[in-house]
Amino acid sequence: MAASASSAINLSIKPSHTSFSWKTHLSSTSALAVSPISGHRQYPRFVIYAVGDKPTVLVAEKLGEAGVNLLKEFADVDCSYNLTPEELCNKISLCDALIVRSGTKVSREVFESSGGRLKVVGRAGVGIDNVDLAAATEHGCLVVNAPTANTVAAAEHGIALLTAMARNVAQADASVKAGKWLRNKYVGVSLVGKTLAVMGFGKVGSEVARRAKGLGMHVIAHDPYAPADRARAIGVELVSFDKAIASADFISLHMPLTPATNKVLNDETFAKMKKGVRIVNVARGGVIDEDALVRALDAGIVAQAALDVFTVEPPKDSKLVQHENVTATPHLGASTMEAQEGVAIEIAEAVVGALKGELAATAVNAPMVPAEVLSELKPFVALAEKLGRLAVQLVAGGSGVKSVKVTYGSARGPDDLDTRLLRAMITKGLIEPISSSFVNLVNADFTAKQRGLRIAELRSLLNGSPESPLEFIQVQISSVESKFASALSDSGEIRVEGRVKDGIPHLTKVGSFEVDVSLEGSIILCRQVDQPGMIGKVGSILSEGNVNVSFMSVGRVAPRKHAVMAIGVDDQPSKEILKRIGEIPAVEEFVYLKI
Ligand SMILES: NC(=O)C1=CN([C@@H]2O[C@H](COP(=O)(O)OP(=O)(O)OC[C@H]3O[C@@H](n4cnc5c(N)ncnc54)[C@H](O)[C@@H]3O)[C@@H](O)[C@H]2O)C=CC1
Ligand SMILES: O=C(O)C(=O)COP(=O)(O)O
Repeated sequence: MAASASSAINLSIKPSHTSFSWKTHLSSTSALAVSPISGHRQYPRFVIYAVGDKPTVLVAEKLGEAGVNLLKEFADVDCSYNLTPEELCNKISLCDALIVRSGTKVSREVFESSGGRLKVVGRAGVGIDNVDLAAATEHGCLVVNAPTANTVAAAEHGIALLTAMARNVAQADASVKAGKWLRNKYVGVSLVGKTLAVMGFGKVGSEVARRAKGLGMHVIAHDPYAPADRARAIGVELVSFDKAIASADFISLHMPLTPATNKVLNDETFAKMKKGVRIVNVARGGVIDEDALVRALDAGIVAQAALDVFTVEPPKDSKLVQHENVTATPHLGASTMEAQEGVAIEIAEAVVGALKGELAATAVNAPMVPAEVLSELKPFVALAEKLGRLAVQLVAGGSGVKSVKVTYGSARGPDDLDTRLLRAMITKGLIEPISSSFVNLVNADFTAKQRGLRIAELRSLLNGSPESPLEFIQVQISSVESKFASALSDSGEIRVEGRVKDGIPHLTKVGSFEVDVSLEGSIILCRQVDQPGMIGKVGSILSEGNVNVSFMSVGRVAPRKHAVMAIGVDDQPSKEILKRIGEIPAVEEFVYLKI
């Protein structure tokens, strides 16, 4: 029998180092642990606790003291700044979490070098363009960021650059310090009544807009994803990209660096701008084609630029930063005392939470499931994984599982039930017993795809009360042979179905047979000719082997015909005991399944 599942391999996030001792906090039948930090989400089996040894967190860039102290309460903290990429790769295999700011490239090599130990990357700030998210996801590593604590700091820096640029503050300051007094050279431009185009109307962009309105500017914004009511509430008109850049006297950039925004300001778009436009960038250097900006400055299309961020930091292109119409700061947007303390605490809490198995609200590469939805789904999440485990153990050795159909029976409408977590747990149940992969919410879909496993989800809309999110979950594996023929449905798929009863997952259907056995411990499924005394016979063999029976149920087609007996057992029966059950003359087939 191929069943190799045990609670020991149920860890989704598990260390690869034998010297590092962790144990599951949950038994294989527990669902969700109680979160020590309220308001955070916890996922079953993703919860791990250190015994003796603490996890190690590498802080690779300067982090506020409050955050470091918070980390130290839970982990060994290694603050090593200015590591070369090679040094980072060498160190990472000894670390469970890594915290960075914008100055560290967390490349695919970093994840590969971690040997599976790195479980969380915390970005102490907003932009995650320096983290290879695809590689993180493929390695089952959660990425969290701290998206809110530096918003105001970045917006204030944007306004500081806007006003300083308009009044030549930096250039005038340098000339005074050089002993000059050039009152005519540094005549500026006024902001009041001018049009400011905010490109990217998110957290920072909207705060910049609010402040710019306070300065008497006419503010428009371009953001293809921003809700119009948010803009309206601040008195900002959302416009197209072309309209924004063509009508602006000032342009302030606040979008993330993505393939779509890479070099979005370039020769072509500069040519569409008003002559003499002024540009502020506190977003990411990569959203501007820097060579094109130098050309636009030289041509007078762009009168001035104030830049906090550069394609390569520190910038190599001295032509741009040395340009007399450019004001430059060394990526200082988030650098206020207040923001850095806030960011440090925000990221430390998220990383500690993630190491404890909670999925922080700021996860970047995992689906977010609101806490209230999670608490409702809790018992079904356990059921989902167990059904996946049972179904795959019913597959006869050698036949590859490629196509799985999951049916959720629910009285709720399709939009009222978020099944991502259930699908991830079914995937985990299907894959882990037959592979060395570990599957969690981060990598479930990726791992399934990589193995060529297609999971189709269907809804069966039931009448009844939508109070409970689900009535049943059915898992079917098609195009495989089963080692327990009775598990095949009429249409030839392996089929198991379960329900939650009094908060406990139950197996309620195998193939076409109705059974009822709680999914705790392990299960023996046994098809026999329905006749008196069978329960007694099997029961007494098990008791002779000192195997405690927790549950027994018989499902039959019709009296005195075939029946399937499902027996829940607390202990693993020996081979000898299983053999004796198989030798009972009325037993036609049987299988032992670990849950
Ligand atoms: N210089 C610094 O130290 C700091 C820089 N930042 C950067 O500022 C930027 C904005 O940060 P937040 O406002 O916190 O992020 P956010 O996610 O709240 O806002 C970004 C906005 O950009 C929009 N957007 C996405 N693609 C767009 C496109 N093609 N065109 C126009 N808008 C688009 C999004 O819809 C979103 O509303 C990020 O790049 C971040 O990395 C943030 C903090 C400090
Ligand atoms: O939060 C962001 O996106 C920033 O750019 C801030 O970067 P930093 O943490 O100061 O390196």
